[in-house]
Amino acid sequence: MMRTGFLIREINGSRLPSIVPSMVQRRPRSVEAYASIQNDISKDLDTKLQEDRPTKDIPGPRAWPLFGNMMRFIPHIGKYGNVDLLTQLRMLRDEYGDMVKLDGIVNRPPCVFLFSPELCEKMYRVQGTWPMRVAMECLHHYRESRQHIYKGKYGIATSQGKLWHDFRSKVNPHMMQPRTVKVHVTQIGEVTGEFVEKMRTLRDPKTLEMPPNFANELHKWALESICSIALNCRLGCLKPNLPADSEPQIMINCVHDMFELMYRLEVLPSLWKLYNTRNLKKFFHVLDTLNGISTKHINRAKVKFHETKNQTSPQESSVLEKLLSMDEQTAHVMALDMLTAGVDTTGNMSGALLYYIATNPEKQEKLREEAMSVLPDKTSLVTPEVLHETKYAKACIKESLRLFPVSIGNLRTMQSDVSLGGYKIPKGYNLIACHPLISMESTQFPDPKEYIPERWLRGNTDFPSARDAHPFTYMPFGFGARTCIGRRFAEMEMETLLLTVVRNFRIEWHHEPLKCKSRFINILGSPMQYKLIDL
Ligand code: HEM
Repeated sequence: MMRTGFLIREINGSRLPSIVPSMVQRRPRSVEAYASIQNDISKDLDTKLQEDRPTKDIPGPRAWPLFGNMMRFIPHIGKYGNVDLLTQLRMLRDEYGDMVKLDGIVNRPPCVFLFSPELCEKMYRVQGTWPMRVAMECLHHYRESRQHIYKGKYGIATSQGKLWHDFRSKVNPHMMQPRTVKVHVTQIGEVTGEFVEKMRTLRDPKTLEMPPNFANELHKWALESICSIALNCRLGCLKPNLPADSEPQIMINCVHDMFELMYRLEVLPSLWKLYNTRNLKKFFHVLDTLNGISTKHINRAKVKFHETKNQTSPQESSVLEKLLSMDEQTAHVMALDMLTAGVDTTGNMSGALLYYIATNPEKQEKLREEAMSVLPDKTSLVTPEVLHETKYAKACIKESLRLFPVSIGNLRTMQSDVSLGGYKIPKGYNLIACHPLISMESTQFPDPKEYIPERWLRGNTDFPSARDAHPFTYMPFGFGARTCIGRRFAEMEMETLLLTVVRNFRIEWHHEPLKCKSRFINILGSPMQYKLIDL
């Protein structure tokens, strides 16, 4: 049982579910292991399908002839037109219940939103041998039309089936194992030390507040960090007064634009599959620019690798170097993906994390006590040994990702007809496990709006424990074989930043509560003007 608990935590950062099906109570170490578990699971589903009701019976807004459900989402006209994605989901759940079907949106396959942890758990059980997530078709379209870059290897974010499996199997050992992350801690400690020095200088001398565009500085830190992990090179993002037309700033802008355009192409109704729309053209331009700059740095790193091949120990190599020894094209595409996926995610989530620390002074003091115990001086660097000790910091990150998650849900595309919630869900349907909403249910997390890191601590008796929530409630990095591959790097970066900041400053917030802008991913919707008081 202990070992199984470890398995589930390993995959999700969650705890062992007592109701986890017996098939899942094995310890899958590889993509293949997940595949065999999924095979077992699907066998007993076939019999159920015959008894299930058709999808037309699933509650949800009924599609009108001709217009489908499009009108309901058009701004100023439709009921859901003027609210953000998260609010749309809340409205659908309140109106229709735990399982809501939405079809009749041009360009999108029908989808079913799941608002209970039990249904989410079932979704992961029927996700198939190699889970499919068809959620970024415009990005895949771009990749297929840029054969000179991708050469038939499109990366794990948008590939499906065997292509995804072959790629993921190669990169998993170099990105998911704790020991591969450990070797990058000192590097990130250094980048973060520099960033915190920079934070000191960015303050308004009178108010001691950060400038309104501080979120951009967080993105620079995130890009600098992921680049040092991926390529073992520094981009210079932290230099003072980085010009607006500098390469790092252009990369950051391109990543923002990419997510914004994916929102317009994938989430809002769009005709890009029918013709080359203005947004699709912009999208291609943005990605060409981003890939152009990234490729330049990747190629430089490759040259360095070939020149110094035998001088770096395999443990100390960058992710690119480790993958280059195996397969050059996989290495190139994974590096491109890291420089894209590791900026807005970690940057925005770190901004929210510092906000929760700033607005919860008691928790901050507790965290500082922990930081002081492992970092004797303000300039002490975070090391793997430090991160071994810092349980409260980890709890702070978990709680922050509960309140401010990166995505509105985890999507799985069904690869065969499946039985779920008493309905027969046909092949090709998208199911979306809406964990962010479920994580805000008081039945799962009492006082759900409160920032209570103690929920995540073992042995805590003073606060409601996360152990009492259903284990499929909270999945900020997804679940199973298709879980976030950058998770360990992201957590390590965020923890390093958190500890270094509270070791140096008392951090305060004197503004309106933080707003969340729910687009393709959730992003910070307020100027991040923390007040930083030197300790
Ligand atoms: C706080 C930061 C981050 C959060 C909360 C986050 C969250 C997620 C989530 C929810 C998924 C979908 C998982 C699923 O469908 O089960 C995902 C996938 C992915 N993430 Fe992250 N992510 C973060 C940072 C990163 C970073 C730093 C990288 C790059 C190193 C990265 C690369 C990816 C990739 C490539 C996938 C697709 C994996 C696949 O389909 O096999 N992420 N992430």
